[in-house]
Amino acid sequence: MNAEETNLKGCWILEPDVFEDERGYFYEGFNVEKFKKATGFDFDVKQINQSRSSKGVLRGLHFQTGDKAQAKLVSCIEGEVLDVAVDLINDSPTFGEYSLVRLSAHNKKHFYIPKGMAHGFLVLTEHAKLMYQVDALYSKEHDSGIIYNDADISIPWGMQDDQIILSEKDKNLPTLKESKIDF
Ligand SMILES: Cc1cn([C@H]2C[C@H](O)[C@@H](COP(=O)(O)OP(=O)(O)O[C@H]3O[C@@H](C)C(=O)[C@@H](O)[C@H]3O)O2)c(=O)[nH]c1=O
Repeated sequence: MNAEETNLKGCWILEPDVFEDERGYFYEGFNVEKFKKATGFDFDVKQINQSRSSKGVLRGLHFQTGDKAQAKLVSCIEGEVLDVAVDLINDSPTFGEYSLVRLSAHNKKHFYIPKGMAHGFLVLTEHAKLMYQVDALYSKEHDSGIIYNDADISIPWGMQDDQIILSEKDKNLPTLKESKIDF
């Protein structure tokens, strides 16, 4: 497995070894020992999520607060997405900065986003299916977020706002300045 820390400390891009033969391919989506060896820390999976979305759908920027904060290991198993992490860790030197990676069923990259960062993605292909593992259970009460186009963060999504499809919840998220984040 190849592992590279991004511009945000604790946020990693992982590339599993892919074994191809005449039947197709095989790879390990997560291996607790290899993950620890590569990153130096544990990831204790508690829940595995899947979502499928159409082109232009943007989900995010989301995080859970307090003792329900989640680290996430994200991969794309159909199509391609632009996946983004935003550093919201209070005393971090990169607070408010983002890390971007294209995840696709083809490149099989995985994006590890630690607790304290927001996560979002934009679907670039007709459809995309995301699978992500998290280390804390879902809690509606702790579900929180910031708006995807916050001018202070300025993520280069590469798609016009009028082509982006958001949930009602995501349309009404606050900016980073407006939000009082409680990790
Ligand atoms: C996230 C989540 C949602 N749900 C339910 C709540 C709701 O009825 C429905 C859809 O929820 P949402 O609109 O919040 O789904 P979505 O916008 O896909 O939310 C996800 O976005 C990405 C970017 C993330 O990083 C995830 O952690 C999660 O926040 O699914 C669960 O039951 N368990 C979960 O873990």
